[in-house]
Amino acid sequence: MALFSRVSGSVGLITLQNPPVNALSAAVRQGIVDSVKRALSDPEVKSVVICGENGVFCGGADIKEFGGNMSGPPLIPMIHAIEAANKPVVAAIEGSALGGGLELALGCHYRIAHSKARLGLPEVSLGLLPAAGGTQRLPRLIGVPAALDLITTGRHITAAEALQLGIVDQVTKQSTVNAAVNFALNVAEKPLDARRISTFPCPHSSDLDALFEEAMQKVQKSARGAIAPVACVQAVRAAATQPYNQGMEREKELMATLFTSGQARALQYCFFAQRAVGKWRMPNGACWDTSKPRPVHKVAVIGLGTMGRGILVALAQTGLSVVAVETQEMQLMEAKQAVSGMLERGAKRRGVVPTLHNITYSQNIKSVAEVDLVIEAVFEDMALKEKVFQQLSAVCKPGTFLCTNTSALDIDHLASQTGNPELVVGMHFFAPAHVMKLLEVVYGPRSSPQAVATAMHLGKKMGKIGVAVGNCRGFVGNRMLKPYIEQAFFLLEEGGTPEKIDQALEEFGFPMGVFKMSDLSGLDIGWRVRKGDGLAESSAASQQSPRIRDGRRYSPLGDLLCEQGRFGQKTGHGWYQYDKPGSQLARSDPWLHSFLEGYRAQHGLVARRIDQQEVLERCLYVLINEGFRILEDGIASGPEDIDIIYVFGYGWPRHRGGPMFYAGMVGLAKVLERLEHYHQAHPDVPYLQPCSLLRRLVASGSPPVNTWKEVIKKVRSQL
Ligand SMILES: CCCCCCC[C@H](O)CC(=O)SCCNC(=O)CCNC(=O)[C@H](O)C(C)(C)COP(=O)([O-])OP(=O)([O-])OC[C@H]1O[C@@H](n2cnc3c(N)ncnc32)[C@H](O)[C@@H]1OP(=O)([O-])[O-]
Ligand SMILES: NC(=O)c1ccc[n+]([C@@H]2O[C@H](COP(=O)([O-])OP(=O)(O)OC[C@H]3O[C@@H](n4cnc5c(N)ncnc54)[C@H](O)[C@@H]3O)[C@@H](O)[C@H]2O)c1
Repeated sequence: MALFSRVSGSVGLITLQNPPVNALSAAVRQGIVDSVKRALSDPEVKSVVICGENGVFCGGADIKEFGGNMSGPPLIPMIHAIEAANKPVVAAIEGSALGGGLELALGCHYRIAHSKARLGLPEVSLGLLPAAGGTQRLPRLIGVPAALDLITTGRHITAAEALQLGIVDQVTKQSTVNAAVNFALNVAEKPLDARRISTFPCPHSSDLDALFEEAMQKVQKSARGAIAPVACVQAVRAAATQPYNQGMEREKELMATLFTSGQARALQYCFFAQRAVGKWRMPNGACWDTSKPRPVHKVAVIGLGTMGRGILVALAQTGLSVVAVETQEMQLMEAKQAVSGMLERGAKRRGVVPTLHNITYSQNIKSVAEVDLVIEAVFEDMALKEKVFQQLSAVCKPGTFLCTNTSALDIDHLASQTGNPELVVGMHFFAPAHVMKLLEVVYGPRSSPQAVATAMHLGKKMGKIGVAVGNCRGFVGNRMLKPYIEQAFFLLEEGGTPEKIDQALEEFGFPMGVFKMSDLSGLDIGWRVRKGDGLAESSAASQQSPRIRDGRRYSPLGDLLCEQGRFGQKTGHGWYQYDKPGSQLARSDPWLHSFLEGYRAQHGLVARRIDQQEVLERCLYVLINEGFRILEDGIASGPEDIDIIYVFGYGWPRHRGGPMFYAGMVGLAKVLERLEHYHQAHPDVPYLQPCSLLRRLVASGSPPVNTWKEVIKKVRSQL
């Protein structure tokens, strides 16, 4: 709702009330319509201020209403009535003015913002466009290039940037409502004709075609198949080339297409899923709102390789005091230099002072004695990690949380090396750790809820999206990746090429296909794991057929490349060739193609044509199938956890909502049918065998993804 009151004698104050972000629900819109009417008809009221309760102006349209019946007064006429008012209306912006919230403010005649406020039109990240006049008013106010930037990226800007762009008229560090009321008193009698943004001509340069051509190319390149950014450009083009009313028609038309699209559903699902994962729950019932984190002031990072350095940077940037331990002198020197460089560049970008003084470097593990939490990031070697955990348990003060960044190893086994297994959890960051948003917080059977809460809280402080998951080989993300990569290898054996398989996955929306990704992370990593598992023995040494391990189909292709010293980008050759070691531009490699031909001939395999659909179905459905197994095993508590892990850690296109959401969009029955089909064709690939949870969900009518948690709970209890 919205509350009307009269303040300072002649100012009508309209306060939006819909906690926590004053979203424009039907009740709020009705409240605004009624309050505006009242203010305009009250002769005592000379000017109006619109503000939001609890220090937040407005978070935009109520996204929860999008899926259902949208009753109540529509936004566009409501904002139009405010702009057309014959009394000045001032928006008092505190907290956030986002989406419809900023569009409401753009309908006002003046905007005053608090210095800490954030403004933006983030609709594009929900698969929409600013459809309450935002695409038509913003370019008229700040020009086409700046409006295109804000509308197509959806980025939030500070009050200072909004002032510089001309979106707000004044920024205050004091009470925004007081400042707006004083402002409203001063402008009460001023003419309003020059304040109605919809009447402004749209300022633009002469070469509009070139400008929009460039903008379109830019969004198409970065959008990877997302339709909303393209529609945003089209809507702004209408603002620049057509009168306001026609532009509004175009905005409406484009919004109608987006509003009911699968992409908008997927992106809005991601919005809520991102918030849902913060409300974690362990199988024993412990959860986010009953488990309080312990304060962490001082942290240690052990091992300053690729991951340790990124984690160190992310920790130092939060202002925490960090002890960094590395045994190799050379590595320590290099790490110091690299970390200082990263912190300096980061600080320059953000216009702040680098936090170099927060870090103490050491070669001695005893220097971590006083820290509250340790993050271990030494080599992925269980024997080494065991030793490190034993040392940590001996040197750290009582109660220190011991966390490991292992990609796949058993958290419970590491916990058993310490005197207090309840203090041990996984904090699995993704490379580069100071950039990637995802953090898997892995609890073992003995991890305490407080350890989970503390790791989740620290992750949040570091700007990460933490997802709490159970302990199993590879946890959630890497466990699902294994069958995905395995299918890609099988497809190569059957006639595919790295180029064709990657192309199919990139057209689906991944930033890079499976082979480019493997070249980037290093083929030797998987090789080392397969060797550790006794899989990657050279065929001569093996007693088994080179393409079978333990009765299951196995592809030694990755091992054979590694035996040739082809580790990917770092060696200049992998599934592709690169100009030199470390180069990033992947080029097709004739050697690889003749190697594949030779391999197929050696094993009596006849290459066949594999189409894009088969690549997608086999690679993605097998990954999804493993996701269902993870749900069945209780390793992830719901599909949202898996989807957020894939969107923020593995480049799954957000406009497809994550693998589990995508399965729902495709139709669970279809996923099941295709898995059955491929499993029949490849009975020696157990990953293709549909898991029982998927079968049960199909049998129970393929319920929508947001109801799976309940269904899974029942199914799990029956399994
Ligand atoms: C054809 C039809 C025409 C329609 C016209 C459309 C016009 C318009 O252009 C469309 C829009 O405005 S689209 C909208 C454009 N606006 C946006 O995209 C802004 C989206 N919101 C945000 O970016 C952030 O929430 C803020 C930065 C506002 C606050 O961040 P923070 O302080 O970290 O808080 P937090 O943890 O993030 O959220 C707290 C709680 O509020 C909830 N909730 C939040 N916004 C909501 C909303 N709009 N709605 C509902 N709920 C919303 C959130 O789920 C959470 O709920 P929980 O049950 O407690 O978990
Ligand atoms: N690289 C990735 O993409 C990635 C992603 C997520 C998780 N991980 C995991 O993170 C961990 C580290 O991986 P990385 O890629 O950073 O390895 P890395 O080889 O780059 O670095 C490991 C560092 O640990 C140091 N070290 C070894 N023993 C030590 C000890 N006893 N005390 C202090 N330092 C010691 C080494 O000298 C080296 O500098 C592994 O468990 C790995 O599985 C890696």
